[in-house]
Amino acid sequence: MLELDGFTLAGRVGPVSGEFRAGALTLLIGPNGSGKSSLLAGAAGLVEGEGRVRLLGKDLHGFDLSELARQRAMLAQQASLPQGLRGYELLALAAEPVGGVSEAVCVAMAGLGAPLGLDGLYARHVNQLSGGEQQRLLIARTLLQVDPGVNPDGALLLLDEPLAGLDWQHQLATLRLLRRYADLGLAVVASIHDINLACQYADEIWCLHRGRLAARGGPEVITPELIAEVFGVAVRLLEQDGARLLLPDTEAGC
Ligand SMILES: Nc1ncnc2c1ncn2[C@@H]1O[C@H](COP(=O)(O)OP(=O)(O)OP(=O)(O)O)[C@@H](O)[C@H]1O
Repeated sequence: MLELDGFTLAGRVGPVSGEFRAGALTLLIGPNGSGKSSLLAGAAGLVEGEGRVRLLGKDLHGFDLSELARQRAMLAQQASLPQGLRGYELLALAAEPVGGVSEAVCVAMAGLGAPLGLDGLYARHVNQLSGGEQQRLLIARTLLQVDPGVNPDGALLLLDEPLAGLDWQHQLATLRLLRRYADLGLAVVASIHDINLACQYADEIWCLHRGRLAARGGPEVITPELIAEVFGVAVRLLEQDGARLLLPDTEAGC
C-alpha cells in the first residue's frame, strides 16, 4: 500500500524502508524526537525527503492535491481548528474532497458519533470545546475523509498521536475504530506513546530510535531489553492468558 524505500528527512528521520500494509494497523512508538511525526509527514506527502515513497505503486509526489486528499487522510499532532465553526461544520469539511455532505456522509458520521461521544458536540463552537473534545472531532474528521462508505478511493489513514488528551474510554474507542478501518481494508498508521496499548492493538509495531527503526514486528518484538535500549527505562514483562504487560521495574529505581 504505502512503501517507503530509504525515506530520509535529514536530521529528523531515516533512512527508513518498509511498507504500511492494506488491512493492517501499524502503530509507531519511540521516544520524543525519535522521528514518528517526521515519518508520518513523509508518508502523507506533506514533506519531501530523500528516497522514495509510493502509494498504491505510484510516487507520492506524482499525486495532485485533490487526488491525495481522496486517497489518504492525516491527523496532525497539533492540528489547528478553524475559528468560528461548529462541530458539524468541521466534520462537513472532511466531505469536501468527496463532493460534499451526502446521505452516505451522514450515515458515516452517525457511525462515529456514538464511539467518539460526538452527539453533544455537533452544535457547539469548536473553539469553546475542551482539548479532548476537540481531538475527538478531529479524529472523526480524519476518519470520515477516507471512510469506505463515503469515499471508495480512501486507502491510507495516518494519525499522529490521536490518543493525546483523550480519557481512557475514548482512547480505547479510538483504537477500536482504527482496528475497524484496518479491517475494512485501509492501511492504518498511528503514533502512540502507550506501549502496552500498542502491543494490544497493533498488527505491527514500528519502534523508532534516533530516526531509525530499532524494531518492527508483532508485540513479541517489544521486550524489556528493547525498552531499556530505546527508552532508557527498566521494565519487567508480565504475561498472562496470552496478554503481555510491561510494567516499570520499581526495584530498579524507576
Ligand atoms: N520542522 C522541523 N525542522 C527541523 N527539525 C525538526 C522539525 N520537526 C522536528 N524536527 C526534529 O526532528 C527530530 C524528530 O522529530 P519528530 O517530531 O519527528 O519526533 P517524534 O518522534 O514525533 O517526537 P514526539 O514524540 O515528541 O512527538 C527531532 O530531533 C526534532 O527536533
